[in-house]
Amino acid sequence: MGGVRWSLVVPAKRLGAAKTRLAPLTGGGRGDRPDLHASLVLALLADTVAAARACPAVAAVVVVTDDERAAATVRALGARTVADEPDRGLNPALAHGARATGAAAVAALSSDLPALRPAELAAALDAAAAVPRGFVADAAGTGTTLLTASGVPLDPHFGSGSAAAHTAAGALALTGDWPGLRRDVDTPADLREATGLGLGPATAALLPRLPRPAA
Ligand SMILES: Nc1nc2c(ncn2[C@@H]2O[C@H](COP(=O)(O)OP(=O)(O)OP(=O)(O)O)[C@@H](O)[C@H]2O)c(=O)[nH]1
Ligand SMILES: C=C(OP(=O)(O)O)C(=O)O
Repeated sequence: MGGVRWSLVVPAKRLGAAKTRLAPLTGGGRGDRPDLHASLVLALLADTVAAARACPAVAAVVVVTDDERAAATVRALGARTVADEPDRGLNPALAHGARATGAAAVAALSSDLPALRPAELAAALDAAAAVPRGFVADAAGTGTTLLTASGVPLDPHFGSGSAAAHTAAGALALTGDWPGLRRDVDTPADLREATGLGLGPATAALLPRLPRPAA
């Protein structure tokens, strides 16, 4: 199945509004360090996009965002950006981004994977090429970090319990030894685990600036 090249869609709502469960690390949720909170959310996104861009199976990365700082950062990493439309939440935004790629092989990737390795993503996409629809569950097994569609519409069902929702929608669970791909960072404990796997450079550089270090 090697040889298929994928267009990846990465969602990013406004940095200040995202990742509220990480607020204990930065104070961002209480408003005292909103700059640092946005920087942490942006670092997670930047490391995710950089790893995706470095993956040989990835032809293009499209970030769906209205956040100008996020857009500038991911463009500098070689991603395209599209507007956060139709302004009806995560799944419509992903469907919009997938259509904007114009690609037959398209995948949605979580924006919070700072320990993602290009080789893991390549292996998961290689497995995905064998099925019309596939997904990789997050480390907890209940969420989704990668949803793939080959020759069919993306049909995203991200949100609480999305692994079950994607199975119900006909996607095949893809399994492999992909710890960085599965380690999404929603909580301080998740960031500690990602640190153990090895963070990308943007998140690693930010850790020492956190008032309440995760690691
Ligand atoms: N472009 C876009 N991205 C979204 C939208 N809603 C959520 N996202 C992104 O999808 C991912 C998951 O978002 P959510 O589950 O809403 O929450 P979160 O920001 O991860 O974190 P919490 O606030 O801690 O629940 C994050 O990367 C968000 O930036 C949306 O309407 N548009
Ligand atoms: C949206 C999801 O994840 P999270 O809210 O954990 O980022 C998901 O797993 O479908």
